[in-house]
Amino acid sequence: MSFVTDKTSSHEVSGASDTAWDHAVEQIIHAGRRMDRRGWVPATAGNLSVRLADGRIAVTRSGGHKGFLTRQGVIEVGLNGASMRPEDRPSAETLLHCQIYAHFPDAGAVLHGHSVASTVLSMATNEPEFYLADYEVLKVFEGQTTHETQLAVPVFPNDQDIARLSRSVALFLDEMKAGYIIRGHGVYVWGPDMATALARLEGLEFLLACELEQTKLRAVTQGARS
Ligand SMILES: CSC[C@@H](O)[C@@H](O)C(=O)COP(=O)(O)O
Ligand SMILES: [Zn+2]
Repeated sequence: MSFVTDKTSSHEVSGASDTAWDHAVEQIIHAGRRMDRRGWVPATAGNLSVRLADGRIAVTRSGGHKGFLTRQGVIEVGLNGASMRPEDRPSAETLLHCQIYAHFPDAGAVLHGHSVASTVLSMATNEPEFYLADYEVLKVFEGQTTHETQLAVPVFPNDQDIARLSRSVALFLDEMKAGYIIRGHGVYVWGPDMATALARLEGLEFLLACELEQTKLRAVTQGARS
């Protein structure tokens, strides 16, 4: 398996200059590197997308390493998740990106990563939600003005049938303030633009890492008492 794709992009074939597309691709490449540095896209995990002002959707090609993306690693899909060129294989989870764009007219970027914290914590519980309370960083999420609050992050069972998974997610999209978790898999976060989506992803991952540390601390404390 090669981590770096050598495919040609449709935007290169046309030869026409497309500044908006180039900017979207740059943002995705930059965000992929950042997620890789944080350890959130191991191996070929994760996918990233941007919706341009003209409605086009740029998403990562399936199977490459998201920390080593090139221009050719980003391709265009329609709102139905289908690639504009039959030979281009978009992310296997493109439908999850497109459902966010379809549901939230102001969504401009979607990020998906596989962190250790989201994977381990979601596998340690069968609850359908994960609660984050009293953290200052909660204010990174839309509408949050104080640490004196509690945010529910839905946890969905993992499913290789992405259309079926998207139907489960659809029922809860309106209530989501901080994105969602797929059990044993990872997180989905979005925002009006890439900078906001990245900030929300970093906020959620920070909080999940705190929760993981607290779980370990409780285990050590309980072990010392018994
Ligand atoms: C390392 S396998 C991960 C995949 O199954 C999937 O969950 C994922 O996040 C990446 O899939 P991709 O099709 O490259 O977007
Ligand atoms: Zn994934």
